[in-house]
Amino acid sequence: MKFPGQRKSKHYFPVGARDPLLVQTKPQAEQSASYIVGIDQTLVDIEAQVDVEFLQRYGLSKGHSLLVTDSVAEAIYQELQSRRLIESQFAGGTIANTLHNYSVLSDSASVLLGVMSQQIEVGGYAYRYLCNTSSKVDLNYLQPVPGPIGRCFTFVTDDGDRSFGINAGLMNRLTDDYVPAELIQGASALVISAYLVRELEGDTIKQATLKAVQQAQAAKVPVVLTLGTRFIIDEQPLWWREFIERYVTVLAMNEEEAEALTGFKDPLLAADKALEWCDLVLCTAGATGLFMAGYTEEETRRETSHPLLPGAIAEFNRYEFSRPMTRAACERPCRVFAHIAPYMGGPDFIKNTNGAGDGALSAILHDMAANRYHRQMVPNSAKHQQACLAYSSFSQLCKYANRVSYEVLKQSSPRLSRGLPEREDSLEEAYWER
Ligand SMILES: Nc1ncnc2c1ncn2[C@@H]1O[C@H](COP(=O)(O)OP(=O)(O)O)[C@@H](O)[C@H]1O
Ligand SMILES: Nc1nc2c(ncn2[C@@H]2O[C@H](COP(=O)(O)O)[C@@H](O)[C@H]2O)c(=O)[nH]1
Repeated sequence: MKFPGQRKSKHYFPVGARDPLLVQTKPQAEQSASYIVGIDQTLVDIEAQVDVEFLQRYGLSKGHSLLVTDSVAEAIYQELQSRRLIESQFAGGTIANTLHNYSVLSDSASVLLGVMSQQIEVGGYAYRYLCNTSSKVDLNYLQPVPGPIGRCFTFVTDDGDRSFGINAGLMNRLTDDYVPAELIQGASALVISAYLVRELEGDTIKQATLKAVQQAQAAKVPVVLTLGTRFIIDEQPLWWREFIERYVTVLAMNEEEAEALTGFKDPLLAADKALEWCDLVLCTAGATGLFMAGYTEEETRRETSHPLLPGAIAEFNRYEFSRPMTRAACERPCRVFAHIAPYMGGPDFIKNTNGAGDGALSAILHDMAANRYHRQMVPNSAKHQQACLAYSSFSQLCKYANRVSYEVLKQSSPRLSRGLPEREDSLEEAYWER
């Protein structure tokens, strides 16, 4: 497990197996100490640069993810091929991207639950999927299916925005007998997306996901939900609120999805509202950066030394140096908010924003898993006198998530090909300091 983000002093964090103190206390192998599990629709992103007229012609919606039928998918594919518009075909899926990035960043294991074509051809979609996934993502639990995985037409328009057309194949056929209870129960977190409820007739992934969520809840494993696209939330916002209230610990969304869920356009107010239903919120807001909101213990909350920020909640970042806790773990829960503007104002050139939000979530997951790892390695550390959800403060979580989004934008791929640099050349080290 790598240290989450960067700090000047890596206090307490066990980074080397040779540390003599750690060797004495190390209770179990790293692999079993911390891994995360995610459920996803296995699909390949077929990326192409198109104009808005193209999206309209195929009934797609700019910035969103919609399903397309087999016949529309074929027509799209033919047009893309004949006009030589396909730029890449690469493993995708919002949760699988998040797991991949988590594993790249943390150098630790994650486990993907989903389906995989039982017959694989070299160069085919399933083959590409397997080739483009980090070797630290355990694919041994995938359920074999007698047909294709999904295709995600990823349309990038001139402004760099991405829109998706999903052709499902058999990606929604995961059944609950491929959701092993003991795997979920031992995880640092279970990660799911709202996309998993978007089923067609005969699909089973929603049921399988519900089973996993219930198992996680029973074992007190945090359930992390990312909202995916606003249309799914728009269809039944009340259902989602109830679902989140019942099962979800950490909620990740962008500002549009946040508005669909809460009715608030302002990301800060939306995050505040969402805290009625869950414990920790990540709300990304494109060029405005990202917000986090959550709970901490009033008695031990820590004041920021950064300037206090104006916003819909005055001086909202006052306690951003506190670490997040579940509301239930606090005797006197206090709400905490934090915000960060894009790292260095964003890359000079953004080819496309595909996966920037997933990148931010993978950083939060890394920090959460690192907390559990550290608790298992150094159980009597002062860090664990309180049951915190993450290793770092809200402020540090924002920095790390933001830095990873920047890296996704810079690498122009939702899946990182490498982690963050050990040393930042271009930016003052102050970015990582408290
Ligand atoms: N145009 C942009 N300029 C600078 N940073 C950006 C831009 N778009 C996204 N980002 C960075 O990526 C993060 C996630 O972006 P966002 O577009 O909100 O996610 P999503 O892909 O879920 O819609 C932002 O919090 C920000 O750090
Ligand atoms: N599992 C699903 N993943 C989907 C779907 N539609 C799009 N996507 C994936 O999202 C990422 C980009 O995420 P973002 O951070 O830019 O929102 C991309 O790689 C797609 O594969 C879907 O219906 N199901």
